[in-house]
Amino acid sequence: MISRWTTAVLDTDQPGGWAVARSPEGFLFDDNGALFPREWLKRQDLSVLTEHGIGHLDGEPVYLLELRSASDVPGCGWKGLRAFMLEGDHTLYKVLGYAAQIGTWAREHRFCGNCGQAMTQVPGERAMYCQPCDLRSYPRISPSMIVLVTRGDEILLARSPRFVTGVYSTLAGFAEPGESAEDCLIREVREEVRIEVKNIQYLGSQCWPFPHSMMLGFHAEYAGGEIVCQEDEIEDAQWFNVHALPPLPASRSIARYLIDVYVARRLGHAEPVLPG
Ligand SMILES: NC(=O)C1=CN([C@@H]2O[C@H](COP(=O)(O)OP(=O)(O)OC[C@H]3O[C@@H](n4cnc5c(N)ncnc54)[C@H](O)[C@@H]3O)[C@@H](O)[C@H]2O)C=CC1
Ligand SMILES: [Mg+2]
Ligand SMILES: [Zn+2]
Repeated sequence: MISRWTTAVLDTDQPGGWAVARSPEGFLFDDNGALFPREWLKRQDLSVLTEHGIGHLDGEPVYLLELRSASDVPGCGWKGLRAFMLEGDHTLYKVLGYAAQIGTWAREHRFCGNCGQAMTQVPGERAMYCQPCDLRSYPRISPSMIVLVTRGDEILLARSPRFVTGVYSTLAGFAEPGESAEDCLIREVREEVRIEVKNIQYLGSQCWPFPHSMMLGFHAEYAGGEIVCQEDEIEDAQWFNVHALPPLPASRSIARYLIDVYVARRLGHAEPVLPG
């Protein structure tokens, strides 16, 4: 299948194309979605921090206007990335997810972390540049492990205090310097629920632009220990039978995919496909 959306570094001096506008309150949207004719958008009263050429949608160039703050645009509103993820249009979510990561990075790399001088966009490359230091900063991606731990017909799910009421999910955590993916997974499961795992198997990955995680998804089997929840991080964790599962994470998430794959295998059903 040909992808409708491809990323690219486009020259912002070129006119035309589509644009999305992103403020701390989310993306600008109207009844037609979140893509606007770029020249029209630039005529609105927006407080633009930076502009980036981010890719092509159905062959048309797409730009991002990263704004200092949200402002009133007649007939439009502002909506967070999560809401776009939960709605139907997966391609639009991919465009906005990428835009959000570029916007966050550009906003947080306006000044050199080494000398404090203003950085500039490198033409033709997704990089910010400090001339005095000859330092380039690239978009930040944070590798995170996510794992479904199982014990026969039972799966280990946990609740963070940040989750929607009642929802249980797989365990996850960020890689630390010096760790392999497997080291991280073993440490996270140990820290969060004090369980030991074996037979770690990689299943797939997913970009998680909240704000810049790269989720690496695994299955692991229970090897020992009793559940002890990590204070503050884990509100509750339990073994759930595959026939009696609690409310689960959004169907587009890799957490849900890991659960659905295991349940499908256990019950002899067709396996789901991981959304990109
Ligand atoms: N797509 C999915 O299905 C799911 C995605 N996630 C994502 O996985 C990521 C990790 O999950 P958590 O349980 O929150 O992580 P975690 O278990 O490592 O704990 C979060 C803590 O890690 C530290 N931290 C924050 N950002 C970091 C970074 N970039 N690098 C290293 N440490 C950092 C902070 O102290 C924070 O309180 C998050 O982005 C979360 O949104 C989590 C569950 C499901
Ligand atoms: Mg965690
Ligand atoms: Zn510098």
